Amino acid sequence: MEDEENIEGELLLVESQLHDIQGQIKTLLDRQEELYERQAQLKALLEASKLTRNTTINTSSVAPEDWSGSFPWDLEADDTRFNIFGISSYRSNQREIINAVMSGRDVLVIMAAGGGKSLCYQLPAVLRDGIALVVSPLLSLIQDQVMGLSALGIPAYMLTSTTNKEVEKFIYKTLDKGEGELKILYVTPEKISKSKRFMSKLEKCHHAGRLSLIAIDEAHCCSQWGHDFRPDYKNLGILKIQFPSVPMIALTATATSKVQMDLMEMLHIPRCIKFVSTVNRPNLFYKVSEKSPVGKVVIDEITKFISESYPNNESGIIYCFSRKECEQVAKELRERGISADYYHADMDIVNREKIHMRWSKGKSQVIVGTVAFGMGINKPDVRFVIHHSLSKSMETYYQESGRAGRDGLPSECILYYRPGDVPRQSSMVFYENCGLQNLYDIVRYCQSKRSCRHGAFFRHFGEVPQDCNGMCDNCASTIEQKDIDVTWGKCFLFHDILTVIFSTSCLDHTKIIVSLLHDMQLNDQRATLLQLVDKFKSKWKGLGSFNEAVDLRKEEVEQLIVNLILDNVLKEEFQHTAYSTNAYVTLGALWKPALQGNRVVKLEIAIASKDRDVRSKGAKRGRMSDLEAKLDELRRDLSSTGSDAIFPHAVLTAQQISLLSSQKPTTPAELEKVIGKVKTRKYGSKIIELMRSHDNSGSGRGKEAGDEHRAKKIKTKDEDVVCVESSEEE
Ligand SMILES: Nc1ncnc2c1ncn2[C@@H]1O[C@H](COP(=O)(O)OP(=O)(O)OP(=O)(O)O)[C@@H](O)[C@H]1O
Repeated sequence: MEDEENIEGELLLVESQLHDIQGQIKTLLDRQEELYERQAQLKALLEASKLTRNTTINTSSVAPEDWSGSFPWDLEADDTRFNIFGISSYRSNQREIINAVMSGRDVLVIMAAGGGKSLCYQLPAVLRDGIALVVSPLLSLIQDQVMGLSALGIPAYMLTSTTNKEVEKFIYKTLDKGEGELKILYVTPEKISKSKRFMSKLEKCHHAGRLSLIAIDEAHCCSQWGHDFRPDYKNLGILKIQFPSVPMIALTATATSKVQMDLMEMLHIPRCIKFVSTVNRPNLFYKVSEKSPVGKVVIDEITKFISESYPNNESGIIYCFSRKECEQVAKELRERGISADYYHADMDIVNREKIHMRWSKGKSQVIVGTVAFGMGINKPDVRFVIHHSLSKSMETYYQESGRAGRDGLPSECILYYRPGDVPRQSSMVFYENCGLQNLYDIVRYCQSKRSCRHGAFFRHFGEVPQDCNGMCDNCASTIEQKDIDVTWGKCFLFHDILTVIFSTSCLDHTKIIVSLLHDMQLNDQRATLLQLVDKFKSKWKGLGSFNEAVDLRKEEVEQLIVNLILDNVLKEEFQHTAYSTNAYVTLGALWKPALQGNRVVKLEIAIASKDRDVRSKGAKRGRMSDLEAKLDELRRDLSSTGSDAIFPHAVLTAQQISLLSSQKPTTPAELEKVIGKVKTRKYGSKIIELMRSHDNSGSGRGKEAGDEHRAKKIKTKDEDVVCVESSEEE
């Protein structure tokens, strides 16, 4: 009996040890798999690096980094830029990037939205022998690019799920045998990772020395630290491994240094030349508007803004949080006389395309969209981007707002913010990688009533801040702001003019909020942001004897609670239900010091919100001059049929309109000098006819109202206004 017990005891021990060992084996096998994967990656990386080093690069005539020097292709490049792309001069970094690509180097380009990234790979694609492969994430983006290039007479095609059989056959034959005329081929990343047929044809094309370059557009999608990670982008590293001698150019508008490192590793371009342009968009006026909790009030304000500031149907975008909200906002704007359409992912592709086209051609003024109205919106003359709700990160906001003013003319970006919108977003993003951290960054941006908005972008993207010259509400605002130290109950006026210290008997708001939550937690209760505000207000009221001056409005209490979340005094917690995810506010890591009064929590409050109705005067001056408006009308006329109707901006670019209106050519020779070869004689004579009639009308050579916007900086009586010439960045 005793023996049996001993045996059973030992058996248990052995079984438990076996169980342990199995666990260890599993851990070791997992680790082994990880190491194998890493080993393969490192080998590929090493090989790619060696091959890149051995590639014959003809840079002997210049120092390796002197990409602005002279190169054998200079003349041809200038001719192509001017006569094919209709671009009179390069913008910052474009020439250098083109030279690096033409020299056969791998290149990473970080350039602000609208900075002119496309030219950096399209021009070398035209100049180099063979076919350039462009990987781009979105069908709509690809369609726009292909149509734009075709309108310029460049043989560009796309190979996607929408490509018809005949075109597909043509493309495959051209890749295979080099027979057809094809310079730029656009594909989605799925084509690379999923189509063996395509990859084998590409292989053949490369083998025959006909693959001229590889461009990866929106390259931030490679990195899971970026704001738009696409799993299929992860597989693009294969391109450098299979075609190591073909120059690769990766382009994006936004990439923090972490994202840059990540995507260089993923694409296997460790020795690439990096061109990082400033994120600065000096022509954009940034503003955060206090958002009323009453939906109709917000719509009234937006309607007033659009109809007063942009009465001539100037284009704009309004971003909303949800599909339902999009439809509602568009409907209410239409009821108030604004021509607005909605756009979201729930609509079928044909409908979406129709709406996009209507707006692109200026037939509707506003698109009310969700994030689905995203990459690939390259209308240059968007004059305003309004965020009806908070974005989910600084990167997303920078990208979305950056769709304004891509033509370089003054434009406005307004974000309607109320702290009550934070839980709506946080309950959506909390499960994403760094989702909450990213959201809290944009919330900090919104809560600030003092810091320069442009400065926030500079800091976020690791750039040294520059003065925004009054191009944001906080820098343009001249109002005084009071500072309430809600921990200590002090109040003083900003700008060091006057400091008022309130009665120290005044209880501090932070302590009340923290102790309320502490009590609730002890009783196993929870509160949402709005419930906590109500509890605070009733507690405050119950205490009775407070100084009126530090009594906070409901919105200010919300703002304070959000500040406490940002400061880790409180935190958000999430709970899933069958239908939604609820966000609750609970005690954060630093609640104790806050309760003991050892943490100063500041709240920024504007004295009078109506005084904060600062506007960008630059944006108003950015409207078109008389002549520009006529040329724009002509653009619409010229592009009213055929393929030009689909891509009207290729017919007469904003840049060309700007050049025409400043240089006013009146003969065919003058015209060609200013904007290069025009598409057909019919186009040329129409433009000349218009220029002559404008000239004769007397308004031609004189000073136009719109000439004002060409002044780089105009000092007015009350404020500095920066007005950017459309060719400013050239
Ligand atoms: N050197 C230049 N001079 C004048 N206009 C230019 C120049 N380069 C590009 N553009 C114009 O600027 C506009 C924006 O260019 P592009 O579409 O390449 O921007 P992008 O950097 O790709 O922006 P996004 O990141 O928003 O897609 C286009 O209308 C383009 O024709």
